[in-house]
Amino acid sequence: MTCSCSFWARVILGRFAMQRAAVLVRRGSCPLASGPWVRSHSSAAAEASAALKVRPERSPRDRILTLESMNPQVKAVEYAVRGPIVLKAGEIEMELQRGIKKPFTEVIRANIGDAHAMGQQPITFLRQVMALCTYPNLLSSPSFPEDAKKRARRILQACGGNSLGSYSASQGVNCIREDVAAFITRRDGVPADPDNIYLTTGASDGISTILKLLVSGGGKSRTGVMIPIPQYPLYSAVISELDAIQVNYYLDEDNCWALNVDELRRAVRQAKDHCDPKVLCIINPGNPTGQVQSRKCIEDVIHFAWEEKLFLLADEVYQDNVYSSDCRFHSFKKVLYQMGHEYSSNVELASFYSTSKGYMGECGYRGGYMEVINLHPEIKGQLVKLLSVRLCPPVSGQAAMDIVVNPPVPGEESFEQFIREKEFVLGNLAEKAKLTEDLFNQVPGIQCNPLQGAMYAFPRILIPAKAVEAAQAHKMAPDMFYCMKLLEETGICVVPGSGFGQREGTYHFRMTILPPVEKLKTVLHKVKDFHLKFLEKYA
Ligand SMILES: Cc1ncc(COP(=O)(O)O)c(C=O)c1O
Repeated sequence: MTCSCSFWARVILGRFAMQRAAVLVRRGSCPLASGPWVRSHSSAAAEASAALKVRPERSPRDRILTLESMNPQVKAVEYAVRGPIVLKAGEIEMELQRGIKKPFTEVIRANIGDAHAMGQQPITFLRQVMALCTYPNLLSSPSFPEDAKKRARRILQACGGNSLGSYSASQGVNCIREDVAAFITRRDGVPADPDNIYLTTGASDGISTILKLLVSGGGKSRTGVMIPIPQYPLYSAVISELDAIQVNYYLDEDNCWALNVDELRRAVRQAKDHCDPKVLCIINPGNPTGQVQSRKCIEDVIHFAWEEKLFLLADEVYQDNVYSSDCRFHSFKKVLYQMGHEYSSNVELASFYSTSKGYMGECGYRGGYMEVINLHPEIKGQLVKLLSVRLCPPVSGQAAMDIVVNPPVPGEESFEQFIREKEFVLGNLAEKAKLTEDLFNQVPGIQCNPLQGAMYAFPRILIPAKAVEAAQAHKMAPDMFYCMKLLEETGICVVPGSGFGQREGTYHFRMTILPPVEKLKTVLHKVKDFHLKFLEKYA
């Protein structure tokens, strides 16, 4: 058996594939061991290992990086939204592709808030500006509206070298930070300073960066980070990674998942026994719980943070996604300033927004920003230093963020189409939120709070005692067992409530409302049929 791993093979396969090929050559199973690549086995192996300086393969026992030796903080990280259930969904999809028969023909990924993956069409204006920024030769094309060209020219001029392909300042492109500040000023009626704006790689990056700055101390002085339960698992994951102390405060399911300040007081009081509670995270509108906080509640939370000297993190990525007519989004920044100087000059706040959610759903661009209030000037220096280690957030994501905060205005050529598309998406989501709530609440053993905002339903499900026993026998959490069965029997992929946290003895799952209306109806009916059969089976 012979194999030639020549220059061209190296080019085609790339370095890592070549390393793999060299290993296979040594084992005598190289996939290139036929056709034009054929030469002598030993010369190929020698050439491959000389070219790549491949070290002899270590036995697993000798490996430096093992589950035992790896960073325990990373090992402790869990992220349910892409956890075991999603891996299983991937396996099932492969099986379907191989023609293996199932009681369904496709896997419906209702596990993650990715609107475009569920078929949502991009906002035309956003993509026109992105196309122009990406390929500036199009600026001379008559197919693009003048307002899109104007935005693109401005963004490009602000980018070093007139190209999205160059690095930007670590804090983000100046004119985009100015546009973000102008957007916040318009939104809140309170001035925003571009110097307080940091463009980020999605909101996730901003949240983990600021937490990195906040966590310190050891033993009882270790930083406690207060998070809602149920929470978006980015928070628990970053807390694990940083070896901070997670301090749970429970949202009130019986009261539409409201945030109750007495519960914050209980949580902080108990936490003080074993850590130093320093940070309070709020998700508004809530993920996975879909509640929209009242202005009064935000005021109470700010007052609590001021009293307890807590740094506030306001995750406002769903600020455009409010569906109930009796709810309105209020930013923490706005309420903070409306509460007067004592608060606005003292409470430390970081708030987050993103291109990923809202009506645009552009999560692939990884655009986001964070606004900081009352951050110590020396800490701002530390923050820029930390950001500069990673150079800058993607410049294309920054450009996408710019278009979100600087959309067409009345009188501009693209305005009407933009508003039509935006309202279509948000109207459609509102319809689906109501549909989901109504349908779930018709099913015995399922109870769903109103979906006031965000993109998810988080219904409470009855899991009979016999099913809990069956789950234990499979070493699974009961709601994981339920969701696995749902996936295996219907192809619908949702995330167990245990991945977000829930009160002991209660069970939930999170499902997005993103599939198109007719598909969503099918999904909801399938969940209903599955649930009734499940109750019957384990009665
Ligand atoms: C509450 C919340 N915060 C932050 C994020 C992260 O979003 P991004 O894509 O902007 O990183 C998500 C994503 O689903 C989210 O639901």
